[in-house]
Amino acid sequence: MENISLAKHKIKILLLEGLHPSSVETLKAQGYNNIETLKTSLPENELIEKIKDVHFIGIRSRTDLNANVLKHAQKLIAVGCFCIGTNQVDLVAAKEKGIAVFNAPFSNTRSVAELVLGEILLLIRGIPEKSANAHRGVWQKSAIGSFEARGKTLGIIGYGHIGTQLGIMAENIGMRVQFFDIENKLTLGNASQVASLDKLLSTSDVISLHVPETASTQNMMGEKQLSKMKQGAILINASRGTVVDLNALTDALKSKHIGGAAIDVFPVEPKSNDEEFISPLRGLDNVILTPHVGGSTQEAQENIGIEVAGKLAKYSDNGSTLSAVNVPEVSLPEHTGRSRILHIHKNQPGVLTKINEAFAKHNINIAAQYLQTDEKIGYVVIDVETDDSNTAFDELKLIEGTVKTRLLH
Ligand SMILES: NC(=O)C1=CN([C@@H]2O[C@H](COP(=O)(O)OP(=O)(O)OC[C@H]3O[C@@H](n4cnc5c(N)ncnc54)[C@H](O)[C@@H]3O)[C@@H](O)[C@H]2O)C=CC1
Ligand SMILES: O=C(O)C(=O)COP(=O)(O)O
Repeated sequence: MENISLAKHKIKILLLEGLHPSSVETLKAQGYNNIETLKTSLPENELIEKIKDVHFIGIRSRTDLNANVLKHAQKLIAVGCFCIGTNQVDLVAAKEKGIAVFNAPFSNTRSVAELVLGEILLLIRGIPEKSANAHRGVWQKSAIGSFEARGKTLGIIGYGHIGTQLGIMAENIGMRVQFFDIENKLTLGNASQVASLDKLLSTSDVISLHVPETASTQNMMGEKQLSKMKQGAILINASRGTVVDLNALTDALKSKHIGGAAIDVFPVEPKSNDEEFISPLRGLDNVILTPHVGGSTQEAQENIGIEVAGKLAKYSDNGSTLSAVNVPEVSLPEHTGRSRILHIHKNQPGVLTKINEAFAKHNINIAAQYLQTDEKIGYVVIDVETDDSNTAFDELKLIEGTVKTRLLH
């Protein structure tokens, strides 16, 4: 555990996976200059070495921040996922160490929806196959198996930020939109929610997956589910690689039960652009294979850089955990003229009493106090006069159940 009060230039920030320069610019504008950037993710052993003395880390979807790596992250204050998915981080292990995790829940959603819309239009015409043939010198001019998207039914699995945008765009080109979601959702446009996955599968011409990686979405499209899709239907997955059984999909494509597919995410993805991409889908003509680029547009990456770097800087500067995904959310005002102590503790009886006793013992006046808890941890933020702050900080560090404390001036 580290209990810290640090000058900004001592705060070490490591940014991996080629984040957009807007991330560094945003941090520098807030006074953070001790920043190392790398173009790729790191293998576990190198990540462990690097993370030991880092206070903030920025990653995308390829960096595996598992419990073993986090065990070595003795100084880590927060993780910024410069993407939507946070499945690459062990959120529970991070929480238990008092490490806040932030992401960018919206910034690349439009980019994913646009890519999927384009793929629908191409696949429904059999264009990837015709293009592959043309590259081989084969002139496949034919309307057989080629359709308009207008009037066809799009089935969206996971009607969240991406699924809803895709639905609206698809309606604009005349598609009928239906969706399956485990939650009851507000339907946009003329979309309709169907009660079961099976119903969606058996009544859609195109199926597109937009669910997060969770236990319930693991292999949710396996042999059985694929067999329930309409003959010749199209499958698109730009969510997570663990959601579709690719061997089963390969069989379904080879038997022509599935007419085409677009796959952007894979169970195992190369860690860098220098590694070979291995997949059973390679060589199948009516399959669009993309290297996890659903959210990789200039617009999305620039906005994500600003958004997540801003959240890290804010958490560092004033303790605000607004929109953190694994610790209680506290939105905090400035603490101008005073010092602020941040105290993350195990949610066990007696911690707050002990904090109040410690302050009373030294006659320390609490100018403002904010508290949020969840079932595992509590996050208390206390503003005090700067003259009292070191004493208060020293006392809080000693309280049983303390996970992490920081002092901000
Ligand atoms: N290919 C890429 O580059 C990108 C991929 N993604 C992936 O897309 C996923 C979805 O993104 P958003 O739409 O922003 O997420 P979101 O959280 O807004 O929506 C996800 C929806 O899936 C639903 N859901 C969860 N489990 C389900 C299940 N078992 N069956 C049916 N519905 C279920 C949720 O209720 C929610 O409505 C992300 O979690 C991420 O993994 C996101 C951005 C870029
Ligand atoms: O936002 C997400 O969840 C994505 O999948 C995009 O990941 P990336 O930033 O391209 O590694």
